[in-house]
Amino acid sequence: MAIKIDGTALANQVNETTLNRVVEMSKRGRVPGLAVVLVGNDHASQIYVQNKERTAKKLGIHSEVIRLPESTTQRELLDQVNELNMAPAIDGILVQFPLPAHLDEVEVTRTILPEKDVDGFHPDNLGRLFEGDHGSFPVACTPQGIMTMLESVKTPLKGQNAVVVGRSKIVGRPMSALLLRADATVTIAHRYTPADVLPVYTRNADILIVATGIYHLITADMVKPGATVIDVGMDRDPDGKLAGDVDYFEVEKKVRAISPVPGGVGPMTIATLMKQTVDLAEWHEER
Ligand SMILES: Nc1nc(=O)c2c([nH]1)NC[C@@H]1CN(c3ccc(C(=O)N[C@@H](CCC(=O)O)C(=O)O)cc3)C=[N+]21
Repeated sequence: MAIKIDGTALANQVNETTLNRVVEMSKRGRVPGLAVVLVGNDHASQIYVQNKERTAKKLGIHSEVIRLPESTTQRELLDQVNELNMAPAIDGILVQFPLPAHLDEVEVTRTILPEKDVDGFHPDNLGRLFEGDHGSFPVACTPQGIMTMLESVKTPLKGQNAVVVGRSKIVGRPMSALLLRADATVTIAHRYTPADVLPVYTRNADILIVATGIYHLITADMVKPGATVIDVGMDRDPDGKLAGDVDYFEVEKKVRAISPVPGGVGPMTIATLMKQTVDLAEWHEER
């Protein structure tokens, strides 16, 4: 039987350390601040943002959720971001993606100050990651949380074959940069990888990260025996229940370690967001 990588338990551990840092900071008279901007009424986004708000409260992090209507213009959104850039109580800014189609995510990403870019999506931060820089700067929370999950089960990365399925701005691309920085041999498969070729790559993966949004795309015949598998999917099964991109119960029989959905990557994304908010608050404290 495979090791189950319990994201909820690991997130609780990470949050405990974050809480201790918040307590220490409060003794110095400072509270870390996180602003989450949510545009429109996307149902999944509402749930994620609620989870973020709840965790921030639990850890003593000041959090503001700014809910803007679907009809918000690009100008109004940029003005809102600029206001948060200048707000001394705010250490981290997160604009929830996806934005409604009439808004430009790239321009929004570039408007957030790199030193408040808790998501690590700004080109300055993403560029440093691709440079192989090991210094302290924010890194996309989901991929960073996955690195912590891989570490928690002592997954060797150096010289190992890592395959990332999906090339999104928020998961696949930064994920591949982190694995490359950790000296893995990295392959990125995506929507234009022919369906009959995809298994050729995935069967070669010592580490398989799947972030496609396609329910049960990865079946047992597609994985290497003994692999470590991380499922980033937030899909619905035929009964409408939350499930992942990996057929967990079949794949689980073949691999060394695997993360479930729910209770895997999701809680670790939030724990990493909280940790990085405190990282930024400590950085701002020193200025
Ligand atoms: N700028 C930006 N930064 C993000 O970090 C970001 C984003 N946009 N857009 C969407 C994705 C997705 N994401 C999740 C957060 C928590 C759960 C989570 O809490 N999942 C729970 C279950 C949630 C449920 O019950 O539906 C779990 O997996 O156990 C999932 C997904 C953050 N994202």
